[in-house]
Amino acid sequence: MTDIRVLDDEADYRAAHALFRGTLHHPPAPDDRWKVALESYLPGRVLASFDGGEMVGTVQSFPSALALPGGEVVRMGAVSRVGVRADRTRRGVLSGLQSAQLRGLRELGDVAATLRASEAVIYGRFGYGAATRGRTLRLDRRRAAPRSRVRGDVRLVGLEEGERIIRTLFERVSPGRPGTIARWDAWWSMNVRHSGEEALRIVVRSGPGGDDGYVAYKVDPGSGGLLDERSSVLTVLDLWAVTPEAWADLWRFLVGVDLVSEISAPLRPLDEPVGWLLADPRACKVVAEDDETWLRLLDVPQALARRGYRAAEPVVLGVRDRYLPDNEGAYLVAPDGATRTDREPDLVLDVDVLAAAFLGDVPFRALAATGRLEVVDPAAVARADALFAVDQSPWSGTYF
Ligand SMILES: CC(=O)SCCNC(=O)CCNC(=O)[C@H](O)C(C)(C)COP(=O)(O)OP(=O)(O)OC[C@H]1O[C@@H](n2cnc3c(N)ncnc32)[C@H](O)[C@@H]1OP(=O)(O)O
Repeated sequence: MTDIRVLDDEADYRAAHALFRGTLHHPPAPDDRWKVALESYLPGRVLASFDGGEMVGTVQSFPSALALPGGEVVRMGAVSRVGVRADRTRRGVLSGLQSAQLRGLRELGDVAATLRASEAVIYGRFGYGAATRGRTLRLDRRRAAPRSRVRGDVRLVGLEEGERIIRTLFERVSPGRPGTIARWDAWWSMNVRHSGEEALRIVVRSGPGGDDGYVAYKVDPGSGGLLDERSSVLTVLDLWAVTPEAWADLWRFLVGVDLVSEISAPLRPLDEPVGWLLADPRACKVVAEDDETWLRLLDVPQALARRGYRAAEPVVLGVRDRYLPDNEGAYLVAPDGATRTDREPDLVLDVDVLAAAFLGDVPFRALAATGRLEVVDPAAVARADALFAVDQSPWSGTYF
């Protein structure tokens, strides 16, 4: 018989951390890494499942916020470190933990939860839908001559100063575009201050109004060392800009870094126009496109009400939610907002399918064409697409 507990002491947190790492086939963290990871274990946010007194599974979350289309920002639980011991999988341990976590986050007041999925088949059943995607760009650096020179000022900064500057800049840009999220203290600590990346470099760009963009990157010199620039790869880890000018300068800077053969930029927004900066746009290839944010709408009435909609005829959505049945029902969605209604639905969908469309990434017509949507009124599909349309591709840009 398994029971689920909220963990609250360091020994249990460390056991949960080791359990999770074991599910990813990593050894437990050594003491110095654990000291850093401990900051990310927050009271009330770490759950574990016990079987006969032994810990067999764990999930946790971080406090965050999510930008919605229309500009509103809602409370969001960033779910992470999900794992079940290899000798206890496929007997409902994760299902129990998910059920407790989803209810717990909703009770905390979170409107949504998001996560990054190790496998695409795990989370749909719990009501998560793939709601944003990212592209991996690969640039042949020597061929990728920019069409113009860097216009503002671009400077390399040390880690300590850099962290301070980029945190401030990040808070100016995110939450901003739909899908962007707020980062929590331990995210910065684990990904910048104590990233373990000796090669981490931070470059800040400034224009007439001061600092307005940054890029964090690392260069792997490759097997031949830096003198063999054929195999050295620069990886873009984090790049944000307040203005289009700052964004363009940061990319111009990157393609000017010497002794680099290739630039790899994983999980960038779908609408980032890097090729247009280059004299030879073919020097920039899209080499992958992956799901990024898995979104779980915990409070559907609030999520739908706080999202912005475009001008179009209204539509009535019928929502099904096995795990959080309070969300079930019909919602009238119109340009001025969304409310519960007694009207018969035009389209009926599970909450994971609604999540896929919610930030504007997946059109309702794609969901209808693939049978993920029950279409009662065929004309409602185009109306829903018009209402849910967005200007910018939804994107988070924060991996956790
Ligand atoms: C946000 C993140 O942290 S992502 C990282 C997720 N963790 C990992 O990938 C680590 C390795 N994997 C694991 O630890 C486990 O396999 C988990 C956590 C993914 C699943 O835990 P389990 O306890 O086995 O899940 P549980 O038994 O509750 O499964 C529920 C259902 O999902 C299905 N399922 C669960 N995991 C998978 C999977 N990886 N592939 C296919 N189906 C799966 C089960 O078959 C079951 O289906 P059913 O209801 O039709 O019987």
